[in-house]
Amino acid sequence: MKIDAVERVALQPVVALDHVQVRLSGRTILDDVSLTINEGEFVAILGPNGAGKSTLLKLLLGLIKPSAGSITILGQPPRRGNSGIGYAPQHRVLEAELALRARDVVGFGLDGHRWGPGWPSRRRNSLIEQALEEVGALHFANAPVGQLSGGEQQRLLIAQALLTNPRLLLLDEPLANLDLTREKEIVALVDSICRSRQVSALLVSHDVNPLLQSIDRVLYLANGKSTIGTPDEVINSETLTRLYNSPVEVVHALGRMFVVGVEN
Ligand SMILES: Nc1ncnc2c1ncn2[C@@H]1O[C@H](COP(=O)(O)OP(=O)(O)OP(=O)(O)O)[C@@H](O)[C@H]1O
Repeated sequence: MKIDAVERVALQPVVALDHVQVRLSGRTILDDVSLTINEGEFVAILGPNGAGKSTLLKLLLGLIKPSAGSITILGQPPRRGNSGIGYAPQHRVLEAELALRARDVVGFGLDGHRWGPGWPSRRRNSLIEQALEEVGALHFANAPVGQLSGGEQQRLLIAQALLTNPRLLLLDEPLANLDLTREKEIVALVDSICRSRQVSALLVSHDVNPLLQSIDRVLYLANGKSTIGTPDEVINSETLTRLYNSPVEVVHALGRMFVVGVEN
């Protein structure tokens, strides 16, 4: 959801990273990353393979610790099982013979929180029903998940992430393996969730183009470094050449942006 600059200043950050460094197995993956994400913001996380996009999500989920710097999420340090965060992990297409129903998969979003398994309750069922409706999945709620399309399975993962009424959504490559129409549908869904719930979303993607009409800002990671701003501020030849520390050309064609000169 687009928020104007004046509103943004007045809002409390949902995420704040201050000079964060991550080292794994002796390698620096993220180096001196500072940023804030505001309430209701829709931000794309871009960067080449291995740039640290998933690592950043793991930091926010409290699964790994920074080697330097500090992180605040919703006013607190990161911690595992934070119900203020809804997480949709990178997902592979499920096996066709998987017998679980779509609504059962969504219900996993409550496991580990207050309404874990073994708590079959009206409240639990109604939360699942609401989430299915919000992502447009009610009509396939009883279908075996393995028989659903990639886009339908992605809707279920988003529904699962919404169950605890989070303030922050972390979506790891929800557009992977989707055709252009399905990409647009998922982006429109996330945009509408940000708007209607005032929830912030960080969405990892390899391509900014399906997101251009909806995102507020882009966080671009490369070489352990980061830069954040509007798509035009970040995805231009000068900024990306500085970030990659090697020549990069951004080409505009047919209303799309293409980054040339690096592996993306
Ligand atoms: N536990 C670990 N120990 C050592 N290195 C790791 C560990 N986890 C990740 N890495 C390395 O950190 C780097 C960043 O990985 P990450 O998965 O965050 O990248 P990414 O930007 O999400 O990549 P992709 O687009 O390919 O999914 C990679 O080089 C990866 O090999």
